[in-house]
Amino acid sequence: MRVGVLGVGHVGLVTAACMADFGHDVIGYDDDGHKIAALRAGDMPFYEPDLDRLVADNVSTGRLRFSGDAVEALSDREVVFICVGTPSREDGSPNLAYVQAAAQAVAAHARGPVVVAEKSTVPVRTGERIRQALALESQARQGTAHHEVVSNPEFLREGSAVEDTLRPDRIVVGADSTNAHEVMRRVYTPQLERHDCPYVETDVKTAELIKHASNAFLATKISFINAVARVCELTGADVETVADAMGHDPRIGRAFLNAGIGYGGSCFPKDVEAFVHIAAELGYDFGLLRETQRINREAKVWPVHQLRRLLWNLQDKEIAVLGVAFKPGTDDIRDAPALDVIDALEADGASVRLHDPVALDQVRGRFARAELYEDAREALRGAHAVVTCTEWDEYRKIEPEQLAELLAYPVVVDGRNVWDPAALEAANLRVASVGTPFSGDLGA
Ligand SMILES: NC(=O)c1ccc[n+]([C@@H]2O[C@H](COP(=O)([O-])OP(=O)(O)OC[C@H]3O[C@@H](n4cnc5c(N)ncnc54)[C@H](O)[C@@H]3O)[C@@H](O)[C@H]2O)c1
Ligand SMILES: O=c1ccn([C@@H]2O[C@H](COP(=O)(O)OP(=O)(O)O[C@H]3O[C@H](CO)[C@@H](O)[C@H](O)[C@H]3O)[C@@H](O)[C@H]2O)c(=O)[nH]1
Repeated sequence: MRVGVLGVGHVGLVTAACMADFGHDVIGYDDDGHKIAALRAGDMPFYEPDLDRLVADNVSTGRLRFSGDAVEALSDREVVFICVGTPSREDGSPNLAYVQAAAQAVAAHARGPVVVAEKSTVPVRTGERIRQALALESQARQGTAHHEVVSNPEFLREGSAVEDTLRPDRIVVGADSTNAHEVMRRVYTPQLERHDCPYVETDVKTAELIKHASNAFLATKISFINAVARVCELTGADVETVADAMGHDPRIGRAFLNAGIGYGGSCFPKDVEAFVHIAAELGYDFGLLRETQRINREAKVWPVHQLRRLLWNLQDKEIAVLGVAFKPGTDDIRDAPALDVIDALEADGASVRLHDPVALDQVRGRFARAELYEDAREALRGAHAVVTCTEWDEYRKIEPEQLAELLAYPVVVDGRNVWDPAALEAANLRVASVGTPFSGDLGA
């Protein structure tokens, strides 16, 4: 099938490469000329495991092309996936102007019948707006092409985006006509032949809601365990054992019960906020999600409270921060909890020594004083304390004895529970791990 992908960012580029891999003829279009030029030159605009190989393989077969020319990219496509950003506005509502612009571009350039699939995460009833935008633009241009709108939410995670897209847990397609469902079935048949998974067919609004409900539920699961972590710290219980034992119950499951310094990234913070917002607009106060957000804000200030407890004033203290990406496996720093931690440390007058294995380029020049280190051990050497903000595997390889040797003061604030607190204490370190009893002075 002839597939167009409008917006080749984290979702669009993976979608385009995977659709081509399933045998479709795919054009990825973006209005960011630099991105298109880079992709045509074989460069990846961001780090995502296995994506470079998948793109290169499919470009070499001719099934995948990139274009900055909307006419070339959109005129003859049977399906166009809208994969543009839907960032938060100041008031928390999602900015859907890029989605509208994308719909207008399709209406302006499509010469034949086209199914417009919203893959961007959007609030319920956005499909109706897309339909309206298509109709207005089409009428203004006296276009005759027939458009249908479907919702096809994306559930990939950064860091495992290729794997998640090639072998998803489920595919959700919301459409309001039999024809649109049939077209989407044809799109996904090659994929389902390779990897069978539940294929949920529903109406557009239900599909839109499935996405917001899924992200909000996962974010709530994280906030739940972070709240349990606070109680563990107050009682001397151990949150990881609590989570493991809870997770044995298949009704609960162990996934997304890792306590830490909160959820970040380009999705959960924005999507929870958008869901609260759309619910309120529709007349429902989603208080549960507002509490999820409050607990997440509290989780992000936890490291700085622990440093103040263990070091007293942070003015002129050298703090090694390990990890700035919002999670391991990506160089994405959008809404990363580490950014809040570093901003708070700098506001307290501390000097930050920052390491991340892949994301340092994303933060160059962003902070007032933070020094960037390519080598984690160099960041640790002579620091008054270390805070872990991303649980990169390489940090686990740093032995507690080596930590004790490198640090000027023996203070560890383990925001992602990278190390075993007992092993840290055995190396005479003073430790704050999330959801375990605190060691050090002024402990409780
Ligand atoms: N990042 C994820 O892990 C993820 C997962 C699932 C869903 N989503 C959702 O998918 C959407 C896209 O997210 P992303 O992370 O890929 O964003 P992104 O910022 O990485 O990519 C968006 C791309 O769209 C392009 N674009 C914007 N307006 C355009 C226009 N009018 N014409 C052509 N190109 C245009 C931008 O230049 C950019 O390259 C968001 O709604 C997000 O919530 C993201
Ligand atoms: O037990 C956990 C699991 C995750 N996190 C944090 O939660 C955030 C999000 O992690 P993750 O969900 O793995 O990353 P994303 O790539 O943002 O993926 C989420 O957001 C995407 C965009 O909507 C969805 O497609 C995915 O299904 C959904 O998992 C990160 O900051 C993690 O550190 C925790 O704190 N504890």
